[in-house]
Amino acid sequence: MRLAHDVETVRSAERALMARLPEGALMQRAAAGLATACADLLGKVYGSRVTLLVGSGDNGGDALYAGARLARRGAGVTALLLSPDRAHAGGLAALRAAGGTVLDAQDRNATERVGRADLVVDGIVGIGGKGGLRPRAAELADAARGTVVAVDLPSGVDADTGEVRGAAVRADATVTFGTYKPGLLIDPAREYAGALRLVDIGLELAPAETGLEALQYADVAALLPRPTGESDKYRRGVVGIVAGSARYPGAAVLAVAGALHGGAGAVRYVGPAADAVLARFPEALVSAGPPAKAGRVQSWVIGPGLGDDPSGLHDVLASDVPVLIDADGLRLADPATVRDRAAPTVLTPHAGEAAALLGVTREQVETERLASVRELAARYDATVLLKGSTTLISPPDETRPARVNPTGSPWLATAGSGDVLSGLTGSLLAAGLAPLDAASVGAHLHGLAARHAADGAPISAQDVAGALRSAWQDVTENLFA
Ligand SMILES: NC(=O)C1=CN([C@@H]2O[C@H](COP(=O)(O)OP(=O)(O)OC[C@H]3O[C@@H](n4cnc5c(N)ncnc54)[C@H](O)[C@@H]3O)[C@@H](O)[C@H]2O)[C@@H](O)CC1
Ligand SMILES: Nc1ncnc2c1ncn2[C@@H]1O[C@H](COP(=O)(O)OP(=O)(O)O)[C@@H](O)[C@H]1O
Ligand SMILES: [K+]
Repeated sequence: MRLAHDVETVRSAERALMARLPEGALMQRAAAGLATACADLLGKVYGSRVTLLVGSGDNGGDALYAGARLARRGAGVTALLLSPDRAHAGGLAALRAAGGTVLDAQDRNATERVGRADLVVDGIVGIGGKGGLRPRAAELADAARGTVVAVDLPSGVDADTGEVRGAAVRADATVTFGTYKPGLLIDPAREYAGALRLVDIGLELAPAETGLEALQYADVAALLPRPTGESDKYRRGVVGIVAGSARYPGAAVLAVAGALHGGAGAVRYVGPAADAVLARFPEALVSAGPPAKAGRVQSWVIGPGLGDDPSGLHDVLASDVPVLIDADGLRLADPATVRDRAAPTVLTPHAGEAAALLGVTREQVETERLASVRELAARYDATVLLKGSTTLISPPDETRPARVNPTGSPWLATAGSGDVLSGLTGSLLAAGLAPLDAASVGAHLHGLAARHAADGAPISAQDVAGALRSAWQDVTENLFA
């Protein structure tokens, strides 16, 4: 599991550790890790040109000490001080002693120093940053032509939420200390961070303090359902799909396609697109409805392509099994009814749907993804999966960490791919995964399947469904690699 912690938690872990270590030891660990990462990015340190953008806090101190290490290995290092009076004194002395140059960021040669650098180190602000870059910092950051490496996080982004309210540094890589910060994993900030490298500085963080987590291959592999000798199709779980309409029969086909690859033993389809479903998937069990008469299932998926027909919703929400609500179902479901359910509910909106449910604009949801998914989970007392460039999943209990899925691909932005995800996730629910696990494993496999299918070229939602098997194999094989 990749874990991220918010600023307050990082600060208190740092305080505890600093109390046990000699003064400055922590910053030296950070600077050593940063210098190594810079050297890797440069390839050859000797003779390279490095420019440091240095703010008023310890983030600038990290950059200065790392710069001193690079200068000792033969790099030509220039520090540009954005607040010359407040720059880290020890770091400045170290850089000067190593032969580095120090300039005021207002110096007329400053922009040119940035433009000519092979490597630009962003030490403007770290976890102490508030709001976007000030104009001079933005100007200098914009002048970079070489590789940009951010110290701890790209300056200008919000460490806890991933929000980007003003100008921010666009890094090729971010070297972060002690733990990931949520903002490094959540869009829009994630896009600014580039490749991530974590430097261990010895911080001790209890699992209960985690703010955000991302499943890795091994976590997904451990959660995937596996049939045993005792299994039969019913014990493996049956997923019921209520989807499609005369107008949108394809959504039913795609949701069933996802469900058939999610580990349940059987897929029941209820709705008006039975012919289309059977033509494509003879293995589906179809019935004309209503859901209450369709036979026993271990989970329901309702919503893809449903149109305005709310008739199946009552039966499904009244059931005592987990229910996943997607697409049109989200509009039709009454929040109080969802909240009152005894069995779990999972909602899977994209940003537009989430905005409609919250009564805000789509832009607001996209800017404040974490707050939006948390708010929906609280309002519906449900697990909520917010789709998009980084998919976020919040459990109903806000004291438990949210999850973020790192596997997605922009090729997934194609009509119908969400229907595949809802079927897949419903199938994982039927197979017995807890709602948070089903949603995050579903998003993980779905994103991976898109990558397998796309391989650099456009894909359709059917291609995503078709690649779910190879994504599943990939996850389980890598476990033993
Ligand atoms: N505390 C520790 O033990 C360690 C901290 N480390 C580094 O220290 C950083 C945190 O240092 P600080 O707490 O000094 O905070 P920062 O270096 O993040 O910056 C705080 C300073 O920046 C100013 N500031 C805030 N927003 C700004 C903006 N938008 N534009 C310009 N200036 C702005 C503030 O007035 C304050 O003076 C971490 O991100 C990490 O890089 C590392 O050295 C590891 C150890
Ligand atoms: N830019 C992107 N990067 C990665 N994944 C994306 C991006 N845009 C959309 N997706 C994913 O594509 C899927 C689209 O689902 P959805 O919006 O419900 O489409 P539809 O309703 O057509 O099925 C979701 O899984 C979402 O997370
Ligand atoms: K920074």
